[in-house]
Amino acid sequence: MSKLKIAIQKSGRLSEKSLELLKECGIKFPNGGGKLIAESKNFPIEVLFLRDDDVTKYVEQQVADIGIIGENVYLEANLEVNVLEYLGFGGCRLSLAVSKEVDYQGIEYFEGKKIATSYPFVLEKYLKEKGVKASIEFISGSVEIAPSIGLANGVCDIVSSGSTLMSNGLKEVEKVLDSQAILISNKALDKEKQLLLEKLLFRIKSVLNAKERKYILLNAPNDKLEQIISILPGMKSPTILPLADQGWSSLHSVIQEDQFWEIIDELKALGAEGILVAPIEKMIY
Ligand SMILES: Nc1ncnc2c1ncn2[C@@H]1O[C@H](COP(=O)(O)OP(=O)(O)OP(=O)(O)O)[C@@H](O)[C@H]1O
Ligand SMILES: O=P(O)(O)OC[C@H]1O[C@H](OP(=O)(O)OP(=O)(O)O)[C@H](O)[C@@H]1O
Ligand SMILES: [Mg+2]
Repeated sequence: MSKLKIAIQKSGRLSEKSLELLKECGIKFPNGGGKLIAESKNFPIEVLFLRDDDVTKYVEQQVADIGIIGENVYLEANLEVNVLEYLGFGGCRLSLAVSKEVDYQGIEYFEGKKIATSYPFVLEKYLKEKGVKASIEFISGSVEIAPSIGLANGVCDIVSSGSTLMSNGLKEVEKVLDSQAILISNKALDKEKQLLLEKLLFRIKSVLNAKERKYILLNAPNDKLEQIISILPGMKSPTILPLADQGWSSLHSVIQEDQFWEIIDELKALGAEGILVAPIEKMIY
């Protein structure tokens, strides 16, 4: 029987979340033991643990069928693979930064300068779009150190909290791109693997849908139900059950997590009481 091979980062920023996603999809693996390949006990899938730089290449060459990788690394690799899903973790940005002493006025600053980066392809494309000619110094890690050791005038690297830049006396001046973890696949999977992938994707989508949403329960006076329903978009329409108290109902629905705080005051003003908001584990449309 056919088996899907998924490449994920062995150890680093994306490792734990990638494995967690597979677990949330109900896919079980035997406990680690430092192995570089693990086979699931309950889904036809094998995990290859790789350096993140190698994931895109191996998916393109069909050493792995699918992979989880930062969009930044995928764009830099510039290889022919399909992007299937944005996974909602590993959020960061690729930015240009210069010494905090620099009186930075705009992208023209970089004209004729040297920029250190692990992302030469993405950076070159960005500078070309901006009409700036700079020389790019490839460096595979610890990029933020480059200006202080006289290697470059600026850097182009991953930023999240900004604390690495700050502790190296740098400031972020331009955002080149936003990134998050993505699921990629080889472009020529056979039919059997395609079917397995569809099964996995269905599970991943159910997990991601659930993460963005909350289950909400509340009690409301019957004469306000219509107004409350109008500000509570559910999956279809909310479930309404009569309470033992005459004139009151219990209402159940699903809302976007980020909408909750916006509508809570409106719900209260309409007389909603006993509002409960609970996480959803899986959500299937
Ligand atoms: N500070 C951060 N916050 C959130 N996501 C990040 C951060 N830094 C990097 N990432 C994302 O996680 C990916 C992996 O980052 P990590 O630092 O673990 O890579 P690495 O050191 O190149 O790992 P490897 O040893 O596998 O080559 C990055 O390509 C990026 O998409
Ligand atoms: O803005 P911040 O929150 O400080 O994050 C940015 C830093 O995080 C990543 O490195 P990481 O810490 O993963 O170490 P690495 O360079 O060894 O991969 C990235 O390469 C930056 O250096
Ligand atoms: Mg790497």
